[in-house]
Amino acid sequence: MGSSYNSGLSKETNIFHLKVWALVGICFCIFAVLVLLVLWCFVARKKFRTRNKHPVSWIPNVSKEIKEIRVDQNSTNHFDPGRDSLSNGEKYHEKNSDKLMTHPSNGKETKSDGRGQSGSFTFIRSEDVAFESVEKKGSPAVNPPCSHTITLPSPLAGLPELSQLDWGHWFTLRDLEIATNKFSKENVIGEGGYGVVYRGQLTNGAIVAVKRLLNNLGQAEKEFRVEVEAIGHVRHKNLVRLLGYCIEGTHRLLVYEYVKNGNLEQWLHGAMSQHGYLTWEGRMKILRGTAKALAYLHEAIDPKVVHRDIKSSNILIDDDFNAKISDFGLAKLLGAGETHIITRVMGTFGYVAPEYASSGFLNEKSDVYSFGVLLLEAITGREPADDSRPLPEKNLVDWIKMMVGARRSEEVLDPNIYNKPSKSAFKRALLTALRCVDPNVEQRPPMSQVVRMLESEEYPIPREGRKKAKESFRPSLDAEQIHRY
Ligand SMILES: Nc1ncnc2c1ncn2[C@@H]1O[C@H](COP(=O)(O)OP(=O)(O)OP(=O)(O)O)[C@@H](O)[C@H]1O
Repeated sequence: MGSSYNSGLSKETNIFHLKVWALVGICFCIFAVLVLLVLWCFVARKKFRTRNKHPVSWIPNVSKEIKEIRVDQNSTNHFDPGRDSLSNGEKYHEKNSDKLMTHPSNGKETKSDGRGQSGSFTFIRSEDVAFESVEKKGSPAVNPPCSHTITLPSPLAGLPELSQLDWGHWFTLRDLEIATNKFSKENVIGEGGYGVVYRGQLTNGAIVAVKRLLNNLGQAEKEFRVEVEAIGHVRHKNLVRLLGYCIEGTHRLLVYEYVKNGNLEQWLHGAMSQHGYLTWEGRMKILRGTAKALAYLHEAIDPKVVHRDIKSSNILIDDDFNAKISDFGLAKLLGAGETHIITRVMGTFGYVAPEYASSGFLNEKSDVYSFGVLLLEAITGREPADDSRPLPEKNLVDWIKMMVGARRSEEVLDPNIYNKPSKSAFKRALLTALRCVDPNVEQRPPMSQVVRMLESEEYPIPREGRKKAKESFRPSLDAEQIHRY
């Protein structure tokens, strides 16, 4: 029996003249390989799912529909709001020889003559960037901003490919715990209404800012989605770049490029003013950058993005004193043909447009108003709403209008600006701000026009040429007042 079984196994078959036992062995091996393959696929799929374990509806639906609107660049006297948008991986660097900040001295501050050393001021000039400095005895010297274009690797280079979204990176909570040393206190950069921002370092060495939204707040979830929708896909040199996010359980985290020179609020009123004061040129550079980013959001993409919370603490500043608008948690998207929406009033006291505050009427002109307040804040160094001041000065916009009406415009300039701007540069900025805070929504200029006004040497139009001037720079009533001074 045993021998007939053995002889059966040793019989030759028609398949390549293989013996039966050899054929059975091969079949078994193929079967085993197939089973292993199926098992491997199963495990790999499961692993991928745990990374993406949330129902699709949880994943913010990045507006793939956000399209860039190309504007004709041939026309003269024209600002193309899409001009400074960046393609993936592109790094912005601007040649600049402005004086951007003044360092405070040890109480003794003398005026710089702008030609190297003067009193306790020193001009630090680097190839591209120079800034006015006053030596502060006993305090560490402030380094001039980097003057060369350094080609840095993309902050996402070298991270696992599996976790790449089509525009950024999907981080695990573990990735971000490692990056921030378990969200240690030492890494806290600051705290906003909906979360804490940490400095972190990714495994590829890139420094990032990680915003951890507070748990269990409907608004935090909303803010998370909106932020991803609004800026996940867009790139502009004056918008903070969102690198990716993390969704795990109730955790919601956003990962941004790290912008290391503080924010405009800190430079104007807070911690950064120990390092020095922004010069007029520094302020105008920051405001022009902010205006360009807003023009891009309002006029170069569809649907347009209304930020809704333009204020100095949301304007981050990089090494070269470029503005980067941040904090899109309250943003609204407006589709083509949508002239406005009526929505719940959010934003920050002092910056909110009157029609929006009173009736929830919102469109991009609300951002224009907030930008006007921001510009006034930069010109005067005053906060938009300051309860510590006497009644007529508490509200910045009202105070400015009152001062302009009384022909006392020159008195509104921030006394911390040592090198006074030229009269025309000052007028240009003040007039632009007044047009932006016009109580009549229709009278406020679009942001691309604001950019032109801030950049144009011919604005405001001199008295003689005003009658002949074309329509494009028609000042509102408030603005007319300042022509008189
Ligand atoms: N990408 C970033 N790089 C560096 N610092 C950042 C970055 N994003 C935010 N910060 C800083 O983190 C702090 C908190 O920012 P966040 O936007 O959460 O709140 P806020 O704007 O100060 O307040 P709120 O939004 O509640 O009005 C601020 O000091 C801000 O300058």
